[in-house]
Amino acid sequence: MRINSRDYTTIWLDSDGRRVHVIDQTVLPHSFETKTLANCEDAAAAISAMTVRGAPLIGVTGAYGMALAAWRDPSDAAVASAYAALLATRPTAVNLRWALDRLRALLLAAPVSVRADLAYAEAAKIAEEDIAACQAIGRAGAELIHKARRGDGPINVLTHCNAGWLATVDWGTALAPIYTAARQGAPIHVWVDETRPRNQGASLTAFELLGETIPHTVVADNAGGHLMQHGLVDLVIVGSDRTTRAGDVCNKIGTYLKALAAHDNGVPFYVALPSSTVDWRIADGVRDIPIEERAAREVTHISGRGADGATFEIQLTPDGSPARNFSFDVTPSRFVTGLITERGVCAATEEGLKGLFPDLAG
Ligand SMILES: CSC[C@@H](O)[C@@H](O)C(=O)COP(=O)(O)O
Repeated sequence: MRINSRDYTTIWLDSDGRRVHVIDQTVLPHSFETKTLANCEDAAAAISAMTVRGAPLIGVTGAYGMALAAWRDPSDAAVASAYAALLATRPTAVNLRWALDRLRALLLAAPVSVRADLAYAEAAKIAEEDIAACQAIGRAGAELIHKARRGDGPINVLTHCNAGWLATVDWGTALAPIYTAARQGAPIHVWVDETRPRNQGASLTAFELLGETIPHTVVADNAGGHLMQHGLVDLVIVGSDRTTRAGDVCNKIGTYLKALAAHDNGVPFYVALPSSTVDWRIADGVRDIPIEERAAREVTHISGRGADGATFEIQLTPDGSPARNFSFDVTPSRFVTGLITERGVCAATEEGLKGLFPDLAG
């Protein structure tokens, strides 16, 4: 998508065909910087530190991490070591395991001499598939937005965290329908949850929507229920880090609370996701999806830009007050109106997902 009138994707290959460049999302929105990944360790560090984040982008970065590893050492042992190091970076987004499994199977079945080229080609294929899937999600979801129109006023969509193009290779998942419908002429306004503690909404979704000139308003996470009670939300669209075959949806912490408020107020609650985010192995998301717990400092401290333009961190909590930082939660399928996928919209049920993906459901 566009930054300062220039088209970007979040990750791209250097002209040398080996090193990988990514947008450093830890310094957005106040600074635009890129980072170069020159080896598997760089890719793992970029995922762990959230230089890159968002389930599909984590998967693509993991795939390129396997390619960077094979470039240096294509042996079976090195492939296994890279797989383990990358898988250990973040536990919740299933796209990471999905991509690593795909690369590992391909590489171990190939002669060592061709593994590096094969890995880079497969990582590029996964990236292209992600772009196409997100564009298809945009088309399918745009129809829902058009249908939500009531009179001449704006269609108010609430979204949580950042499930835009910065969370994928391009277009995004939850924001793809917004970009697509807006380009089709729909009058959209987006309520942007700030999304504590990492503030992906306030820093990344707002940045994206500004870049695409989509009207939006940043609100505290706790405002969503109030907005819905007062008829100010026509539908909710969020992303997912892992959706079970039964339609339970794991997404950024706070998503579950938005779903409860939407359910209580009769507001449609949609989840946009590519099939690479479905974990066909499990049904019960609350029981079986691993929830990442990150450093408490992300809760006790916050960073921002000062009046002098410099970015700095401040402490919010008193010295000595403990904190815990749960990064995701699970919304049971009963609170999900529908899943917006690259093959269309389905119910958040095993039957719904099997109907769209009989080839993947097993
Ligand atoms: C298309 S991205 C969907 C999800 O990955 C997104 O909503 C989310 O939870 C991102 O969490 P993050 O911790 O920033 O990786």
